[in-house]
Amino acid sequence: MLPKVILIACGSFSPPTPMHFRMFEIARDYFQQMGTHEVVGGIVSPVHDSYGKKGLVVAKHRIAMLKLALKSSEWIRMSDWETQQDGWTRTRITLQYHQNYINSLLSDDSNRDTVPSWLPGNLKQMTGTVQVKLLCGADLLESWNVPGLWENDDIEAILGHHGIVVISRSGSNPEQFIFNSDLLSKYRRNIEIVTNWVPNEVSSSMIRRLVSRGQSVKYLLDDSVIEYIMKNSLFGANSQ
Ligand SMILES: Nc1ncnc2c1ncn2[C@@H]1O[C@H](COP(=O)(O)OP(=O)(O)OP(=O)(O)O)[C@@H](O)[C@H]1O
Ligand SMILES: NC(=O)c1ccc[n+]([C@@H]2O[C@H](COP(=O)(O)O)[C@@H](O)[C@H]2O)c1
Repeated sequence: MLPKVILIACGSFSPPTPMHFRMFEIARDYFQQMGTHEVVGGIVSPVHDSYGKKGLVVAKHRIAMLKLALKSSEWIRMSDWETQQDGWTRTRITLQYHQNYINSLLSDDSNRDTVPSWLPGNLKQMTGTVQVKLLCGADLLESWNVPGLWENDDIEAILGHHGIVVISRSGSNPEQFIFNSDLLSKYRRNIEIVTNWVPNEVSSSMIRRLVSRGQSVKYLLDDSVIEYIMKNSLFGANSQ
């Protein structure tokens, strides 16, 4: 039996773009081809409001947009756990929390009936344990050497206890980035670099820019997400 993996993408999702979900499909296909792991679920974890990044709309709206965008996915769920904490949660803690929660449920048959909505639907039939891996674009990996942003202890814990799946992004060179870091090279076996052969550079910031200028974002975002943005006048949209 292959080791079971749940992929978690942590981010702002302000707003969620199709690429945020496409990453999951690319990663699942990769593991299927490699035959090394079975991907049993995917989770997106929007960041807490106090993260305070430019362009971050309140969690209520980000959660609503994620729910709309994820309606068509059978296996990617949204966890609002981070948004419900008292403040911002480091990614290491988010991975740990979700992994511990899932594995404690799997170890006890009696408490599987009231599971949170972010858990994979097939959990009830599952046995054994799962490993939660961080799924991200290459830009997030490269943010690991921004001074003061990530603690080395956290990077070591993420790589040592979980592992990371990095989707290529144009302008990034994750192989080189890993080679340049002693810490990342030490954990090279826990880093999967997946080439996205159909790159798409739609980003939340580009969407925000277009919306704030009153320009169209049709075909870049799910129609239901566009409708939500316009209805709630998010990102400087004029709802008239
Ligand atoms: N076009 C893309 N290709 C690959 N990965 C992506 C892409 N867009 C976002 N991601 C990844 O999605 C995750 C969540 O990112 P985030 O919410 O910060 O999105 P973003 O679109 O990069 O945001 P912003 O433009 O506001 O910085 C990150 O791991 C990021 O690398
Ligand atoms: N030290 C950390 O754990 C750390 C630092 C910076 C960003 N992050 C996370 O990275 C994700 C993406 O952040 P950005 O949207 O700023 O790229 C967010 O979920 C955020 O919480 C974690």
